[in-house]
Amino acid sequence: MESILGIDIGTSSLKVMLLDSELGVIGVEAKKYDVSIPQTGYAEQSPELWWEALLYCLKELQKKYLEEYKRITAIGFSGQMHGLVMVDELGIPVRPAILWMDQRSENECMEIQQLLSLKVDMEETLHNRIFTGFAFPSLMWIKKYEVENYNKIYKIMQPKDYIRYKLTGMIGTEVTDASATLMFDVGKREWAFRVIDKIGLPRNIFPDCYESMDIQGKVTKEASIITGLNENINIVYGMGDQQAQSIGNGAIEEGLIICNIGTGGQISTYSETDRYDKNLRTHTFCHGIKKAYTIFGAILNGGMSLNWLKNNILEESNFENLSKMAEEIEAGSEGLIYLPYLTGERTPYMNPKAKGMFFGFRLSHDKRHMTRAVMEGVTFALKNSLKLLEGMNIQSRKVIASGGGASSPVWLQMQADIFNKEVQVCQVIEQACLGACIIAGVGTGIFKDVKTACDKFVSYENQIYKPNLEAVEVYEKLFYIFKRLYRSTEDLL
Ligand SMILES: Nc1ncnc2c1ncn2[C@@H]1O[C@H](COP(=O)(O)OP(=O)(O)O)[C@@H](O)[C@H]1O
Ligand SMILES: O=C(CO)[C@@H](O)[C@H](O)COP(=O)(O)O
Repeated sequence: MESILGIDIGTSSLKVMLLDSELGVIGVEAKKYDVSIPQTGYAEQSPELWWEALLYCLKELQKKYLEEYKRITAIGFSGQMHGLVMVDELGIPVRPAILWMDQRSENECMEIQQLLSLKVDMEETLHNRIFTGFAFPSLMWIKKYEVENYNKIYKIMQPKDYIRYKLTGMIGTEVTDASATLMFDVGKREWAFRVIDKIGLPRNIFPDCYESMDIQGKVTKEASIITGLNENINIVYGMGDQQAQSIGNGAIEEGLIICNIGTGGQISTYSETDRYDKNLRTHTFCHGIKKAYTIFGAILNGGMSLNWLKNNILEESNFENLSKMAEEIEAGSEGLIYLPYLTGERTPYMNPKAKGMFFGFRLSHDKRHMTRAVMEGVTFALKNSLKLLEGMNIQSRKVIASGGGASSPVWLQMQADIFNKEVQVCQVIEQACLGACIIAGVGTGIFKDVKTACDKFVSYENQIYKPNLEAVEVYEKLFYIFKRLYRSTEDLL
């Protein structure tokens, strides 16, 4: 009997799962943290915050499950994507990490796009549009505005790579997160040095890049003393949170669509063919399963919209109250529509200037309508992504809902009604952590392959949320208005 640890460095919290390789989940610990907003449009987190959160979770797991903790033989990772961590020669972060939701690099995005060719560089090599919050433009911003910090950079990396480095003492990255920096050749699975040279970034700050299920190393003596983890534990590179949660949701075949509502929100699928939206409104990145890809549309304020409503507007104490309020109102929120573009939007508009909006207030509306409208607006925004994926001939047989948003039954029914698809959820709630455990187990040979591990650990709740035809009709009409609202106000942004 051996145990595996799966670590997910989320945007709102860090979560750690302890999994028994035969029996399944033993326990999960989580530690919340904040996104720091030093000024409007900026979003940062100190890498030390993630490390402290990890130490807290490990301590709790060790306290509760000492025997199983001692049996850990492998560790895997999942992490928030696109962010930029920069360390100096001593491995110390030169400044807080710039996160995926950061919008400071709008000008740098335009400058990069002017230097790159649309066809060869962006379409054929990167497969993605240059957008704020991705490591590439964030790095160009640092180069321009924080020269002192820029000159200190020894290596750049992604959030989970930093935490893995703290455990192994070794710097390195892997294909899923590297492809999400926008400086990576997605088809060739290697750094896009031709593009990097064109922009004038030094090649030596890019860490060596490996496959996601390769073993990087073992726990250092120093990390072992601090964490109580055995020095012999094998540490596997891991994946970005989209790819990890797709494994934890069992979505390793085409036809299954994942609707993840975390801090952001994504509609994603696994693909064995290298496809990308010709207008670059969606993302195509490497999957950690060799030769596969993940294709998805991403919205910037999924769960964050509800969080904003809860904290800044309604001053409610918990999400369960919000779900109760939403349940009291009929589908369509009596005509109230919410656009969730609080920090701009990626799919489908790729517009950092997009703004949030409520439309259609009447005297009869109250906070319950606002709550329901926020959940509906987030789901409409995700439907835009679903439509784009379908337009790329991607099958969408069934939707698997995941992330914090999937813990709300009223939101799950809304997904079924707005997408007009059956929706199911997994029995294991922390799918990205489970994905991280599976990656570690496959990488170290505990499991034969990803499919075998998914067959063993991924199962769905019996309840299937089926589309309610009346609600489907209401939502079809509102979805049309939802899209018109952005288009009609675009020139005012
Ligand atoms: N009980 C709930 N009902 C509705 N939404 C919820 C509930 N619990 C969490 N959420 C949503 O999930 C979000 C957090 O999701 P999570 O997957 O934990 O985020 P991340 O991985 O980005 O840290 C919250 O911002 C909130 O919108
Ligand atoms: O931005 C993306 C994908 O493009 C996410 O993968 C982020 O990593 C955030 O995920 P959540 O924390 O919102 O789940």
